[in-house]
Amino acid sequence: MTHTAPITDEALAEPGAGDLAARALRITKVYGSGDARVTALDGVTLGIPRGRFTAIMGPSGSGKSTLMHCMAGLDSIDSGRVLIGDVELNKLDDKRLTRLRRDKVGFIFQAFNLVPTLTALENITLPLDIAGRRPDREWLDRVIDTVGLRPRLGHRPNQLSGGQQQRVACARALASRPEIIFADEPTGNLDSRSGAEVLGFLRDSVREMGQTIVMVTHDPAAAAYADEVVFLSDGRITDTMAAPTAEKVLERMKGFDLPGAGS
Ligand SMILES: Nc1ncnc2c1ncn2[C@@H]1O[C@H](COP(=O)(O)OP(=O)(O)OP(=O)(O)O)[C@@H](O)[C@H]1O
Repeated sequence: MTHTAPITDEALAEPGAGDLAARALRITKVYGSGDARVTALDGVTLGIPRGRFTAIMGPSGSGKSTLMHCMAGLDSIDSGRVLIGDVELNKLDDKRLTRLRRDKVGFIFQAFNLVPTLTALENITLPLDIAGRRPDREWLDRVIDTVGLRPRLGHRPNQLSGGQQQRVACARALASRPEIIFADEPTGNLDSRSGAEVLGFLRDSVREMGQTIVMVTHDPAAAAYADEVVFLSDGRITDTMAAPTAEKVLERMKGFDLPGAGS
């Protein structure tokens, strides 16, 4: 069975439930206790199809970042199961989890998180260097050309524009050919032109390189770059949309809090 759209039903629990890069099965996540108790995720079931660009949208506080962090193994869950490929994260000890994140998962955050003393190229290859892996030169060349960074490889982050820095962060995430890339508001710190460049590049890496990307965003225009959008509200998935446009996403968001409010 092959899925090209996010699946949100119980069929996900079945072994071989489609070609999924990651899945969450009835996951819950609670923060705090007593009066401060917040159910950030309330039984979320979601499968991320391989080779697709999936956006996660919802109002501020709906659980988008928590879902992404839990699916990426950056945060623990209180119940349910999370799998990257066929590997169940709950069953891994810290060392194995760290290795899995390093080898199979790429991250792009709103803050670019580049090392200021390293050049663009050194930043791109840093995770591979740390892992003691040799970069695949051909792949690396392709990534560098796709993000258009070749003339800037010797520059340090403070010599690059915000958009260029985020393209370095995208190239860094892609360099190891991870099974899945999680991007949390990747264009949140960029002007609309640089944001469009980065989103176009992320989309190209899915279409042309077969990368799998999950992106959290507030922005309907950003979500329109994705193949599918998953809508979250109060820690639950409320809807999905294929072939999104900014207008359709905005229409669906009406009735939620204002997108962008609170962060
Ligand atoms: N470390 C934490 N401690 C306590 N509560 C938290 C923590 N992290 C998140 N929460 C709460 O969990 C809920 C979901 O937060 P989350 O950051 O996942 O939402 P979000 O949809 O990503 O929001 P935003 O769009 O504003 O970034 C919110 O009510 C938030 O206040």
